[in-house]
Amino acid sequence: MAFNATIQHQSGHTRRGSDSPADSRSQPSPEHGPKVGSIVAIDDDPLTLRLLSAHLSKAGYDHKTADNGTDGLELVDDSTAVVVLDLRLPDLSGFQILQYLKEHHVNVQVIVLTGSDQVKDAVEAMRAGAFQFVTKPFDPDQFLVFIDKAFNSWKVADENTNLKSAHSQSVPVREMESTADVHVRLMQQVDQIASLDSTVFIGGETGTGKSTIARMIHQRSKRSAGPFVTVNCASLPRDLIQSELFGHTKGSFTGAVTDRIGHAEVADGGTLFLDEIGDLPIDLQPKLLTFLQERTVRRLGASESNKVDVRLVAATHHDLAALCRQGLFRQDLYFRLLVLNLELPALRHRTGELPNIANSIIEAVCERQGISRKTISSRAMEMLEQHAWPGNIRELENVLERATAFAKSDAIEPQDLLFSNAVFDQRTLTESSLEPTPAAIGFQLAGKTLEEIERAAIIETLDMLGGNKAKSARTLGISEKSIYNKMKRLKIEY
Ligand SMILES: Nc1ncnc2c1ncn2[C@@H]1O[C@H](COP(=O)(O)OP(=O)(O)OP(=O)(O)O)[C@@H](O)[C@H]1O
Repeated sequence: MAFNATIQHQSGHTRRGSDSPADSRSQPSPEHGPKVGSIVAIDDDPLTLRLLSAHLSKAGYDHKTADNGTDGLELVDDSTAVVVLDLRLPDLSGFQILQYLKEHHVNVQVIVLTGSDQVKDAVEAMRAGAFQFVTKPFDPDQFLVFIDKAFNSWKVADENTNLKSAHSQSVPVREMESTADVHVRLMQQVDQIASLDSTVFIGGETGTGKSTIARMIHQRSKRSAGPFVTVNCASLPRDLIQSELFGHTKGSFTGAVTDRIGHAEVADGGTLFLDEIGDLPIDLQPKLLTFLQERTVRRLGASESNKVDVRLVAATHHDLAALCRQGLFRQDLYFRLLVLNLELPALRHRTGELPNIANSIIEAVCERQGISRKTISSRAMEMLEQHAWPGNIRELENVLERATAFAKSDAIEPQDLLFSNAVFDQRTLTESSLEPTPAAIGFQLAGKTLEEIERAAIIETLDMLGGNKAKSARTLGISEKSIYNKMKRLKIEY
């Protein structure tokens, strides 16, 4: 891979790639005023770069250019809104760059500008997440329209990300109101754990509130002003976990095109929450153990370690002791994690508490949706109490959110409750802990109107297929147009 290629700037001068990107920025023209967010154009054709540069400057866009992929990627940072990308470059392929951008700069919009008019390239680029595919020679006016649209798209995505991160830092967890012994005891334990600074392990079935409790512990601890960083060990690609957790240096592996700080360092001064720790691959477990023992981080490819001040909270729905017995989890790590242990009860075991929890959820949902407070009829509450809740509080929230939205009167009635056959991990349930009840066997057909059954079938299919309408329509044996019509008619918002 050519790392010493040159960067060309809008002025037409050619320089080595190590110059500060800031001094390569064009001045926005007063005619259009400055725009927040910048553009990086990557193309090995000097004429195209000059043309692009001239049009972007005229339209007031802050931009930088590079004549190869490696240097181009170095120019991309948090302020980059749009990347204009050639597919054929001397060092990396445009598709490699596109994939890298989609993984590491998710909000950046990529406009592919290429000499290739191959349909398969266009299809592949759009599939890989390109915003637009444009062939050369390009029409400047139309091109600027695409840039404008891509910019708007980035702005929306960026605002959402900022909102999410601000939210995750500052908005306190809205606690359920419950005076039941089990809840009061749990909150006392949370307070006690929060006052200490040791590693915490939270166990419990899926949806019992492990992530929520982890956040509460952080918010009630002396670290509350610091970051709360979540890493989901089950959803990270296996070969990226180490670099995501501990960071890497440029060139330490294929695709490591820049230095990157890991989540453990981001959490410095705060709490690192390792969710689904039971899914951490066994070969990475010694690295976590070393981190827990030494509280230092060595980025992949680095020769030195950095000290970090982090409190670790870990959680999993797996039985960690059983994983140890099966040789899937290291016992030494297990004991390091279980300094303070909190086991969250399944909803079906929170006897007598369900009405309180349900009412608290309904209140929160109505408040969030800005609608007047709904109640729940005693028959509907009875149905809730009969259900086995394999998906626990999360499943209860889903059922009540849907019921609140579709209840025809001020009170939620049995017909408003739709128990989907929640997708949950069977491993978390033992035979004896889940007694089948009539309501637990999914949606009851008898006694329902055809319209209710149709509605349930559509919602459950959408649930099952992650909301994909085309796939759901095919599964239901109807056209895509019909599913939209039916969703409209049956007031299904998905
Ligand atoms: N004590 C609580 N106060 C308020 N809401 C709660 C509480 N416990 C759980 N919830 C709600 O229940 C839902 C599930 O909680 P959470 O995501 O924390 O569960 P989890 O055990 O981490 O799930 P998973 O194992 O699937 O990651 C969330 O939407 C959360 O709002």
